[in-house]
Amino acid sequence: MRESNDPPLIGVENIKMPDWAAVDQRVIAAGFGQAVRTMPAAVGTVVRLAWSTSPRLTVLAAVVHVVSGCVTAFGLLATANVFTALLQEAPTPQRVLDSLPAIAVVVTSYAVRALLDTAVAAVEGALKPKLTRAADEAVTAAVIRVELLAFEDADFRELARQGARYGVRAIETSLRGVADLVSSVIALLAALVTAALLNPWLAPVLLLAAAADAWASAKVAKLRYRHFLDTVSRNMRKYVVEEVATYRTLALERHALTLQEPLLAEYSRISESLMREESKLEQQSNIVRLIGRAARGAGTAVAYLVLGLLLYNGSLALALAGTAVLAMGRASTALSNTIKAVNSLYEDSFYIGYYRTLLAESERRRAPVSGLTAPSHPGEIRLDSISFTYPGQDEPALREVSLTLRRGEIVALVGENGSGKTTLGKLLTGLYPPSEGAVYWDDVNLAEADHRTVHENIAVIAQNPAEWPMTAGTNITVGRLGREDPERTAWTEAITSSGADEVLESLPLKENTVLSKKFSDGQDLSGGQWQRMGIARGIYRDAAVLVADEPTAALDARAEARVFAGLQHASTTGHGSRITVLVTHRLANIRNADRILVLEKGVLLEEGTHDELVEAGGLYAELFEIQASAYRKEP
Ligand SMILES: Nc1ncnc2c1ncn2[C@@H]1O[C@H](COP(=O)(O)OP(=O)(O)OP(=O)(O)O)[C@@H](O)[C@H]1O
Repeated sequence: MRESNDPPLIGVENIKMPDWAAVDQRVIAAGFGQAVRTMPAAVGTVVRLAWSTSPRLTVLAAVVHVVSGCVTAFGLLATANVFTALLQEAPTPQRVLDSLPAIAVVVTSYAVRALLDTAVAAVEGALKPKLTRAADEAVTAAVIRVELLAFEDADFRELARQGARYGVRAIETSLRGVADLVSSVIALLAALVTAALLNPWLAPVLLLAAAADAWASAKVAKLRYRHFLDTVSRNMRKYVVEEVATYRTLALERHALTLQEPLLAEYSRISESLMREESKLEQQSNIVRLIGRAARGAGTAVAYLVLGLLLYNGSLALALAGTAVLAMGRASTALSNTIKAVNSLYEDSFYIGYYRTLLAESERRRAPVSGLTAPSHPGEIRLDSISFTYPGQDEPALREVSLTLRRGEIVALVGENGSGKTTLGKLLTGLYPPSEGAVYWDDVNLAEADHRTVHENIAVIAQNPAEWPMTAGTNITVGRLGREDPERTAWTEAITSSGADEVLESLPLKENTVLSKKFSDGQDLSGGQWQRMGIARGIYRDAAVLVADEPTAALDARAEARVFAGLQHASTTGHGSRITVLVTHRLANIRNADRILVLEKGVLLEEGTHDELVEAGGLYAELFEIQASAYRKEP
């Protein structure tokens, strides 16, 4: 049984604040003045984006908002006339009759306002999806086109995550933010102008009363926000516990390790600490609210005092006092709405900033288009003293490797874990550029060729093949879109030599079965079955350069033998003879390879046929002997 002072199961007690939350912290730290100063840039970005998607709707949105605000102001001024008519010195029926035209104007202004509100909603409803789609598409297009190496850079990945997800959402919400800002500022101006028209002294007094109220609501909002950030790491841990307690992928070990109760206890512990924070926040908010109310009370008292003085000394007619009170209420609401809109736009502006940086950074990392085409069927691949260091790493994964691969050859890459085999495969296929040295396909330096023309001619059977959430058939054919196979000869060849035929046969809808548990009728495969699908995909692609990275690690012995025979056959059929590179730890499978390259710590250590390398008595001979001796009879 776990004790209460045992270390937590999920991470350490004080998890580091996630980087994305740093933005929110800056929002909190900023004063209102700073937020106001960033407004033009934030509003400018949203308006420009909206304009680029639909200039017509953008203009329409601006017009309906401004007109709607003006109609409100007009209605408020008309109210003054109603009071004037009602409070004049005349018999009551006469006063009522006299007030009717002004009442009609007020009612009409309300009706027009209602219509304009509907127009605002309609225009916004039409503009928002367009804006979201444009923003979404721009960012997806930008990220999907960057070169592969960018995804090795943690900073870029973080930028892509924040910019794509939060950036697009911020653009969406800031459209509302701009709209709210426009209407609340117009409403505020309307109330102030009305008050100033009644008496110049009323405007500043009215601002004073409204400001106290707005201060209190802004303060409570900030308090809530700070609380949210303070609890963010705990909330994250709660989500993680929720995930590990319910996710299918962990279900087996969860049960086998009898982790249900400890996980539940962890969940309760985190929930309780969150609950305590929640109560503390409520108490703090109540105090701030109380102070806010007192300030508002004081502000309102001053406002009424000034109003009373103005009435007392005859500077303001009694008939206009009602309108003044109404304007006071309106100004208060408008000011607190303005503050809310400014704060929300300020927060959005950070994420929109990320979005813009992501677009610029993706453009910078886009594979250059030089117009130079790589040979579609290279006779040889030459690596000229290449070194490669992963972004952010100190030690190179490959050091000054030079070698030549020739068409028709099957070359095996051998070496211990981490020796650089997979990395070498990525470089000779042009997926990653070398940090030093050059890779040539015939006489074309891949650094100068259009990446697309290189990648069109490679097939990579990955160590952990992608599990495409598509049908079983498409999982194989997706590697060869747009290239016909009318007789299905390539298909038959690919599924038989990989063993995928048996997988397809076992599925309820054969090749039409959807392979993803995300869909209700979807099916999942075993590790070995997925691997067979990956091999079939690689062979079906029928490319001039094939790299198979531990293709049979999860296969049974019979399937493995079949795959190696298949790969050998595929190296001289289909597209014609190709360059085949095999990465494997099972040395018995590569005895027949034309050449074996042995890597150690990123250096090409040995090179030759199986017999030559065994004869040489180096690392390969040692590794082979370890594996072979396991099958020999003990003397
Ligand atoms: N994405 C990466 N980012 C940083 N370093 C990496 C990355 N991938 C591999 N490395 C490092 O580069 C070196 C070579 O890795 P590589 O995957 O090429 O080895 P390998 O020979 O294929 O290993 P294995 O037999 O385990 O598959 C290792 O030191 C590894 O830690």
